[in-house]
Amino acid sequence: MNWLITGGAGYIGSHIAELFQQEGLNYYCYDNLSTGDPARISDSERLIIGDIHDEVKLERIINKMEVSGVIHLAAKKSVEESREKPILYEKTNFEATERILDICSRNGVSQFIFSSTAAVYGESKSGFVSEDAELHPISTYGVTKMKAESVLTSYISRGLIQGVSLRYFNVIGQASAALKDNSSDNLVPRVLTAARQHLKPQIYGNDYPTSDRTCIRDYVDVRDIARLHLRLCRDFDGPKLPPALNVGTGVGVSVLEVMQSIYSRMGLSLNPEVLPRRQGDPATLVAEIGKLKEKIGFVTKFDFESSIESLLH
Ligand SMILES: O=c1ccn([C@@H]2O[C@H](COP(=O)(O)OP(=O)(O)O[C@H]3O[C@H](CO)[C@H](O)[C@H](O)[C@H]3O)[C@@H](O)[C@H]2O)c(=O)[nH]1
Repeated sequence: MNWLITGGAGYIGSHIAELFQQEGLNYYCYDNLSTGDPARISDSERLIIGDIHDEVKLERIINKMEVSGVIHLAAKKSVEESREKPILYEKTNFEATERILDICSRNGVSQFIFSSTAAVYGESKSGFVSEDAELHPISTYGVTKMKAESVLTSYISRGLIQGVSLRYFNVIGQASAALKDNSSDNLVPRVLTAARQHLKPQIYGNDYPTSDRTCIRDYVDVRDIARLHLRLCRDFDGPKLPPALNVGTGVGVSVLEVMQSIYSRMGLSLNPEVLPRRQGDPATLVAEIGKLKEKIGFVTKFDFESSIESLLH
């Protein structure tokens, strides 16, 4: 069975590709290298440079490589940028996914794993969300992912494909420095950069209704994300899969705690700058992980501190 990983040269995609390489699964990475890095792919013959908007090329590759499963990761992922560039997010995250599903269903792809996000939930009462919670995304990013999920669910319910939407919470950690997250979109890489450059890390709002007044998130290790994909792809059991699954640890960590962990491990004193709230940020977003355990038998191996530790080698 051949898997195509869109966004395979990205931070998450390359961790999946590297684990597939080690475990002997057949895969190809399809990436336009806009943010992906070819150096992350150890077997360069497995990298195909192409854009998810290029339907003709994508269809040709799916047929040529006899792809029967797609892991669709290629996307735009910044809450902040999605507010400034809503059309780009709509086209990349929603419209392209819709077209890829059409191509897949017409060309013998039977299995589809979609990278969705906890941002589909938006603000919830307790901050702990299960897959059955209503979806009220409060960012354009979350809206575009929710719409893409719903197209996949409709393909699944019409029997056109088997698949699942994986709602990642906040992905951190690394298997090696070669696979590190190069983006400057998210909290952990931003705090690491600030610490290394002896700058003040920035807190977006310290007036949230949480224990230390900063936002709480569920930080899940990218190595666990890769293990989950390996499990799903080795033993793909479409009928057993729910339409969506939370991929988190079930443990909440605040923005301030993230900063304290990084600064204390680096032997630096923390003196953050407090900025106003960023639009589109729920106060607390932590995964209920019962379904992941019950349906897939999957438990995460890496806790928050070991993920942070992996970033400092
Ligand atoms: O310099 C920074 C950067 C972020 N934050 C805060 O840190 C928290 C986490 O922000 P991130 O941008 O790292 O992550 P998000 O929770 O906004 O979103 C991330 O997690 C989502 C799931 O929850 C998706 O996976 C998404 O792709 C990914 O960007 C937020 O409260 C944000 O306001 C800061 O205080 N300072």
